Amino acid sequence: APAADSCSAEMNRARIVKLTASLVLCAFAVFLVALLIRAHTFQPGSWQLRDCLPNNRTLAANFTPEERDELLSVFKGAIQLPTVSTSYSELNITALKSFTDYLPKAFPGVFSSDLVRHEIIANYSHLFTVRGSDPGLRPYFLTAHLDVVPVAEEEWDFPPFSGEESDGYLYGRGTLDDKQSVVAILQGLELLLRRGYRPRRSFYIGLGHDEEVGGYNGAKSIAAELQSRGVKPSFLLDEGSVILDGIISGLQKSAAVIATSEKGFATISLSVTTTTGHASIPPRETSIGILAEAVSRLEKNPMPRMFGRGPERAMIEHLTTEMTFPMKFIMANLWLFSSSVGRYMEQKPATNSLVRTTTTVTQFHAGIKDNVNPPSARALVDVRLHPAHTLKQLLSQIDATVADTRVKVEVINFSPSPPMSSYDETSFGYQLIRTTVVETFPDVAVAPGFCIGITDSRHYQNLTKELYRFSPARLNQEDLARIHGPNERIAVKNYEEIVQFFFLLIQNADFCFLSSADSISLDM
Ligand SMILES: N[C@@H](Cc1ccccc1)C(=O)O
Ligand SMILES: CCCCCC(=O)O
Ligand SMILES: [Zn+2]
Ligand SMILES: [Zn+2]
Repeated sequence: APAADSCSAEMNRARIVKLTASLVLCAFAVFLVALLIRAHTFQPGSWQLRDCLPNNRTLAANFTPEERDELLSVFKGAIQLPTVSTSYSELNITALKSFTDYLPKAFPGVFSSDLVRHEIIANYSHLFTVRGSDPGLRPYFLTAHLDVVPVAEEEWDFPPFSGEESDGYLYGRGTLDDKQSVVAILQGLELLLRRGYRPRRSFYIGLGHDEEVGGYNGAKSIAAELQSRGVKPSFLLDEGSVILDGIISGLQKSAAVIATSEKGFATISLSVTTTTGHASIPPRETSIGILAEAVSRLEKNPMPRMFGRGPERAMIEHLTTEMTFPMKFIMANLWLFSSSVGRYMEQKPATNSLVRTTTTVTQFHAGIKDNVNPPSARALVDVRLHPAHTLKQLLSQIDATVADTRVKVEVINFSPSPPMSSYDETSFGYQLIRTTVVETFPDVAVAPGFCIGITDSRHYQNLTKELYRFSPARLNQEDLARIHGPNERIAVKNYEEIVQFFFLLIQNADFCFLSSADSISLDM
């Protein structure tokens, strides 16, 4: 009997295990089907339901062959002026002055129009006020910067300020960052005025001369000037994001990412002070050795992944509908997969910058002589904070990673990530830019996102909260390294498209309305 009892108990146990296993499998299958249905039916929020409706605009962006030659040579002329910013106090003043002299020659229609007022701000920046015929429409603000970063000439295939053309590309420092915007904005206006077009909505054009060293004289002065005049633009469009070709895996189209925010920025100093002495009697550890180890720990221990906690979530949600499986399945279920997506994206430097705060040790100064023990060592760390990462969290993370009280940690400067701008159906600026992107580039998907670089737009937060960072330059993975790097270049065709973009944007701003089932409302 006991044997029979134990046998039936065994059978019961086996039956329970089998039942549990099939229940778990069943639940898992249902769960999987639910994920698949969500992926298949996933629609981002209602923000895409309404469109800007351009109406009775008369001018299509068709330029004559002569105009296309002209706009290219005007752009080349701007590239050939080496407006390099090296540091706050090291600017190429000669080139900045030449740039000022160049503008009226390049854009005679703009400078002779009675609709346009040109002012020089902070010696080398420029502010254009374009008066619209309908003062009831709120103005907007287009901005860009005319300065560029230095070059390592030996790394270039063509001289970086030559404006050489090769294989349909124009090579030069500033072709992507950011002279393409500076020249295309003015060129778009020039071609409109030449056709007798009169803008209805006033707008401002601000061209900063020191963005690459913080914009503390250029953009900051333009912002102060506009604020003193009580100017409240409905939105601002600056550089900062682009059209990404093939960079986001699983995406069937190129993605025009309109950045509604940008990372925060900090310069952190790490320093160690010891004493000098004869190098023949070295201490066990010098200030250089102590700091080098701390820096190495910082490099080997990246900041925590924060993917999905900032504006990048909206970007992915907007792009999910354009993705192929399995990416579509994963991105439509970020609530479940965000940490694995973060692990996937951190593999490439460009997408890693979207996932976390990045720290780059950019300078290391130490030692006074080859036979003297180094009295101090100092490293500067360029930090780009993820929008969801606070300075307080960053500093405690750095302290924990450096983990050496001999290393002094100081914040040299800090600029927080600006609040996210709107991108829903009530967002005039976003919808205007999105509509113009789709008109100029019918093949691209559009999404909000954030800029991994820091832009002049942060100086204009007192004028408007609606700050958008986007230039319609088409970049693939390889092109990202050209920004601030060697062989910066833009396809001639793409530059023409950027002129078309601004040519259309100015008109759309005049004739574009936010529509909804119930009413047409004029953006005031
Ligand atoms: N815009 C440049 C230069 C810059 C850095 C930091 C602050 C302001 C400007 C960058 O993002 O690197
Ligand atoms: C294209 C991104 C630009 C970021 C700001 C700058 O480097 O000018
Ligand atoms: Zn720039
Ligand atoms: Zn730059």
